[in-house]
Amino acid sequence: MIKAIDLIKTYNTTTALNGVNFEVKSGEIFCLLGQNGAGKTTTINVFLGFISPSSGEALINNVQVNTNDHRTNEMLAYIPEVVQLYGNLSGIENLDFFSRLAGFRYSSKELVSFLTQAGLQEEVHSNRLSSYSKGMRQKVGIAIAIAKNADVIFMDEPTSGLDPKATAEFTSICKRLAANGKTIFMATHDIFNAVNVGSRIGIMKGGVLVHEVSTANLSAVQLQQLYLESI
Ligand SMILES: Nc1ncnc2c1ncn2[C@@H]1O[C@H](COP(=O)(O)OP(=O)(O)OP(=O)(O)O)[C@@H](O)[C@H]1O
Repeated sequence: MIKAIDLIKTYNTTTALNGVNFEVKSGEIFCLLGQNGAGKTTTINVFLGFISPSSGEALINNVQVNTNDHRTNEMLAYIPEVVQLYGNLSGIENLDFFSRLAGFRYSSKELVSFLTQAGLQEEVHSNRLSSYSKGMRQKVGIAIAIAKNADVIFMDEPTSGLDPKATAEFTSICKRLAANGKTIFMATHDIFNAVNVGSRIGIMKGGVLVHEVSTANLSAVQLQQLYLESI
């Protein structure tokens, strides 16, 4: 579970976050929409502990995120737009490496299982990362999150640049993770995918969450209209 309480972040004359409040429960996928500069990445960066808010609180499983205390880092995983992995290592070697960094040692069988759960076909597990498509890299990122046993997964523009099939696969993997109790928080510009994958949508403008809607009975056209009216 994650919670933002009156988050404010200012940089000199710029107010990146201007009193952001939300709560995302276990099993939910929250998609955050908003124009460039709306404050989506800043919100994620506060939860990742990369930056401190000027005021307010970010909570993960009721523990306050603090840039000097890494307790909340153990509860989360982060999947950026381009997952940074070692190109000269294979998918399974990357997973093993990043799992060890997080303090976990897994057998080959377990590593294969995590990659398979993330949707990566077994025949490519031993191929070098440099030969992987963007969608395959995302899957290794998800496998790392699964191996880390993260309760909460933050994603920034995860489907940007993915083809429709890779996006559909990514969506079904996210839904499976949420069904297993993970909390997913995703910043995206993809309205169609947000409706498809999200259980709730937030629309941000000028550092404020101006709308929050459930995706139950919401079409992409309705969301697009709401988005255009909001920004
Ligand atoms: N380190 C920084 N110093 C100064 N201003 C910053 C800094 N980081 C972000 N900002 C400003 O804060 C505001 C919010 O930026 P943020 O990156 O969170 O937006 P975003 O919604 O993620 O945009 P995008 O969709 O382009 O990624 C912008 O006006 C941005 O210029």
